[in-house]
Amino acid sequence: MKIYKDYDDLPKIKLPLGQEVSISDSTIRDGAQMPGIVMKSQQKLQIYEYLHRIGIEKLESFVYNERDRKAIKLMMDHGYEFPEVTGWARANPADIDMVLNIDGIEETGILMSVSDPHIVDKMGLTRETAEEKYLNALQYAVDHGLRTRAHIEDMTRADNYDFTFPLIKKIMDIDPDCTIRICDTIGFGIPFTDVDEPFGVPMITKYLKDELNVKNIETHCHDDFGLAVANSIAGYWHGANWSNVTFLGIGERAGNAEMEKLLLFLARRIEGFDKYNLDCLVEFSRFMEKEIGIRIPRNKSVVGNNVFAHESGIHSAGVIKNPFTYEPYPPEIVGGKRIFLIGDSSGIEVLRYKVQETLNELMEVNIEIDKNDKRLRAIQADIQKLYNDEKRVSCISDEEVMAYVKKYFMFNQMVSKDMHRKDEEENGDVSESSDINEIKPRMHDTID
Ligand SMILES: CC(=O)SCCNC(=O)CCNC(=O)[C@H](O)C(C)(C)COP(=O)(O)OP(=O)(O)OC[C@H]1O[C@@H](n2cnc3c(N)ncnc32)[C@H](O)[C@@H]1OP(=O)(O)O
Ligand SMILES: O=C(O)CCC(=O)C(=O)O
Repeated sequence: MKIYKDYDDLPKIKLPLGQEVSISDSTIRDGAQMPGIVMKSQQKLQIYEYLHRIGIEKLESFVYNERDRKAIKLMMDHGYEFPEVTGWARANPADIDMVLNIDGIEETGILMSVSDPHIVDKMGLTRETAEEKYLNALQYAVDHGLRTRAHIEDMTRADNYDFTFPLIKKIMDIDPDCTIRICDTIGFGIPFTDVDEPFGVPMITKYLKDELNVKNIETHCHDDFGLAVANSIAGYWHGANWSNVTFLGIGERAGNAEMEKLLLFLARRIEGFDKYNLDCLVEFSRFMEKEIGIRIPRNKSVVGNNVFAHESGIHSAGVIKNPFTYEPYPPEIVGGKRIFLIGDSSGIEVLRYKVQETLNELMEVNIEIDKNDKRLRAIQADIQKLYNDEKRVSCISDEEVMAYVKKYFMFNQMVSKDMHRKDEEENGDVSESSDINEIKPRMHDTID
């Protein structure tokens, strides 16, 4: 019999092929393409710093304008071993020259669009002329000493057997080390094994690995159908060794696979992934929110405000006794913090906990409040009334809890202390009790 009572009791699963996998980042490239987002070079540098703290192996940047190049210089000047700063180019020598003009860049991605709307409508080419353009650009990059990545754009909507796979075979002939990036550009990829190309990410990955002997396979998945992270993991599952993602999933339209989800999955669910440091993820997300202007939904996995917030009666009563009941991993792992909130789904235990905590803080004492304490029940009744009136639509703030505590516990204590002092003056009694439970609440009569 297996008993899972602690995080460490839960088994981790193995990547079936056991390959080393890495993460490359596109936050300052695809992420920065998000409409309305303008990243300054100093902000890109700060993002780079966070990526370094996490241990992300690689990032990519455009090189088209002064701002791009300034950011690259700032990053390079740091001299960090990782993330490696790599370039990004369209499939033409002019773009590749721009990458070559930057000191220190040793690898570039090259955009090779493979679906027919991209080839014909976007670029005005035929399959034949597109292929020629892509292979020429690749050869140019190789001839100039760059490591290469072929970004196979819109591969999940392309005619792969007849066009893309033969193209990739020729790419391998030119550069057997070229990383093939499976771009799920519009999010059409499907993570299930029995789905054939163009949609099946497992099938495409296996084909590249087994039939075309591609050594370096990377996924770049968009989230239009909400499957970006699942597709990235599917890539790893079937032989990809890279996943290209963005922090918070920012990027074009619905964005990209979220780095933080992938990191959490690797670190907490898969065997042997201690290489990433997750404890700055919440801090990184606050930076993105404050400095870059990305609004993070409360319920966003890993970094949302609600990820370790407990309001409902059954959940919070469980977590107070043992966080393992309703928390998937300890908050500290990602630099988060557990909080308890009082709201319309709360029960008495979480209220007792909050009131006790507030009271102890205010009074600098360490007193246990009983669930049946009538003052506590009075607070509960007041709160229930607020919600029953159907006007209140938010949680009870900590300030309000404090006000309730003052009203039902401390005000009464002060009254009681005043009375006690009067007794002292009148009777010469100098003893003073510090036990809050001895204080008789004025509300008793009204509660019963
Ligand atoms: C799916 C993606 O995320 S792809 C990346 C998208 N990101 C960006 O576009 C941001 C960076 N882009 C830029 O700064 C600019 O678009 C530049 C510098 C690349 C080009 O600027 P411009 O010369 O003004 O061209 P413009 O942006 O109007 O059009 C894009 C050009 O790229 C071409 N292009 C598109 N895909 C490819 C490709 N795989 N290989 C080569 N050229 C391509 C288009 O055909 C078009 O050229 P055309 O007008 O001659 O047909
Ligand atoms: O550079 C790439 O990853 C390809 C372009 C892209 O961003 C995409 O296909 O979504």
